[in-house]
Amino acid sequence: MIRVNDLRVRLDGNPIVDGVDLDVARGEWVMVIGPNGAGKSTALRAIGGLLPFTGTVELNGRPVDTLPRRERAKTIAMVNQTPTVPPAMRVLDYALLGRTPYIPPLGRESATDLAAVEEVLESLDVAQFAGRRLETLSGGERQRVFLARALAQGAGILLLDEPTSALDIGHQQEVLELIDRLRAERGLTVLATMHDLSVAGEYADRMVLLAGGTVAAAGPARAVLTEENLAEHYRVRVRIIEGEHGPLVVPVRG
Ligand SMILES: Nc1ncnc2c1ncn2[C@@H]1O[C@H](COP(=O)(O)OP(=O)(O)OP(=O)(O)O)[C@@H](O)[C@H]1O
Repeated sequence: MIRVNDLRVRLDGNPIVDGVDLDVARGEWVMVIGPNGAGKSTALRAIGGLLPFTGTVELNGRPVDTLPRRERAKTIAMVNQTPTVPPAMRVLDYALLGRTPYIPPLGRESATDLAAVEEVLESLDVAQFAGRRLETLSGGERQRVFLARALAQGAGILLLDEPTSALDIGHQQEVLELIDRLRAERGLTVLATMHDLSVAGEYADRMVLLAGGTVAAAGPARAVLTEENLAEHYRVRVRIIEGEHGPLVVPVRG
């Protein structure tokens, strides 16, 4: 579903993503990890067609930069770290923006669009905020609404940049389980960045460790989350404990 070859992005003349190869199969969940500034968000934005790049990015066999806007929105949904929100917008209207590619020009949303949005708001535990202005929500409530808009889009590919960074542990698990269920039920393909390495490892089919704009390690969580890799690229001492669904990363003091 996602095929990335020799992806390179320069920002202000600096090479930020510097030759990344990456494949994600239909229904697969790949987690991109790496230290601050490694180029994770930049790579994700390029893959979503939001930044100029060199190399190739194919979504479902078609180059992302040749997909017309509407079609791209039906193929791929993205949640950035800090989405821009139109001022004074209410939660329901914001989530309905996800249905834009299905609404004819000058048309209105249909009952199907409304039902799709209501279902997603419900599943993310934010239906009770439908009439509230987005800026009155807490950080975690807002983050779930951002995700609702992306899920309402009904795209087969989901790009998520730290989707649970503001969530309490209960909502974090709820959201990740929901995405995992959609992946199993609808064959959703997921590419996400995440700083919580243990959680990332639990949900990932495969992981990609980015460092300095290049792939430093890739493969199953056990191969990527090693004491050596984390010492080299995060400059941290950790102990790896075998968990039920993957390795658990425990930082060690001094
Ligand atoms: N417009 C820009 N001009 C120059 N450098 C930029 C620009 N935007 C981002 N960068 C730099 O590119 C690098 C990669 O940024 P990016 O946001 O992709 O990192 P990241 O891996 O997502 O980091 P984090 O974990 O902190 O979110 C950073 O060093 C950042 O300062």
